[in-house]
Amino acid sequence: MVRFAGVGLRYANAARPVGGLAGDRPGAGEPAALHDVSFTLPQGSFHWLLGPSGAGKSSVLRLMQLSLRPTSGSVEVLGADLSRIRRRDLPALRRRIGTVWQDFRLLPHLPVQDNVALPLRIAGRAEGQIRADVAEMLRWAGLESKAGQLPATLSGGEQQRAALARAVVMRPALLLADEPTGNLDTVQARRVLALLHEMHRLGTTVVVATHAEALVEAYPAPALWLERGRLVSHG
Ligand SMILES: Nc1ncnc2c1ncn2[C@@H]1O[C@H](COP(=O)(O)OP(=O)(O)OP(=O)(O)O)[C@@H](O)[C@H]1O
Repeated sequence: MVRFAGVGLRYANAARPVGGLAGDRPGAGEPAALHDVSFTLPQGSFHWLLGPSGAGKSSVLRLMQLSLRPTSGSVEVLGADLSRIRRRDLPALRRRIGTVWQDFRLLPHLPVQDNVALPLRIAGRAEGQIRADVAEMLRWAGLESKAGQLPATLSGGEQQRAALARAVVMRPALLLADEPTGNLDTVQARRVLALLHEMHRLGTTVVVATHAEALVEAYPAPALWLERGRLVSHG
């Protein structure tokens, strides 16, 4: 479950990450990126996050991803209130959140299989388990034949599916996607969307920020619509 209550965000202040040092001053004079945003996303729901460029979609996702703190109001993610969470509890909470971005963000020097394995290695899983989980994720993403290749040798759609496999290999409860199909053609975009939907069907809470109206029409789901940092419709 994700709950925003009266959330405001000013970047000069919010540049202080969650778990950062206390005592930073609010960014007086900085225009607010979000104003009084309130909504609740039930566990297991799928939501589009829509709105024009600069409306605040990425900012909402960064708050959900625990990369930023709100300047005002409260953000609750998977049962944890960001203003109360202890720094030492953050890594465990972050492991329950998967994210994909428009630009994939795969590590270029690692083969696909090692990119997908990365969250498992960071979490200290046994190598035998890592091999099994990575093989399963690569099958799921249709990338078995690309396991040993470097990201640069994959198509954009394949790279995004590898990024998605990496994002879900820890079985996150919350999956966030920031314009995940922005660099893909229609066929590849639909393939990525189908995988996001499958995660939703498996019980993951999914939030997808996009400008791709055709995809939104193809996959009708509730939407959060932002304009100039305000939530103008939810439903
Ligand atoms: N790191 C930052 N520092 C200062 N201001 C920022 C930063 N990131 C975003 N902003 C500002 O916050 C506002 C919301 O930006 P955000 O990136 O959340 O919008 P968006 O809806 O995701 O836009 P787009 O669709 O173009 O990605 C904008 O006015 C933007 O200029």
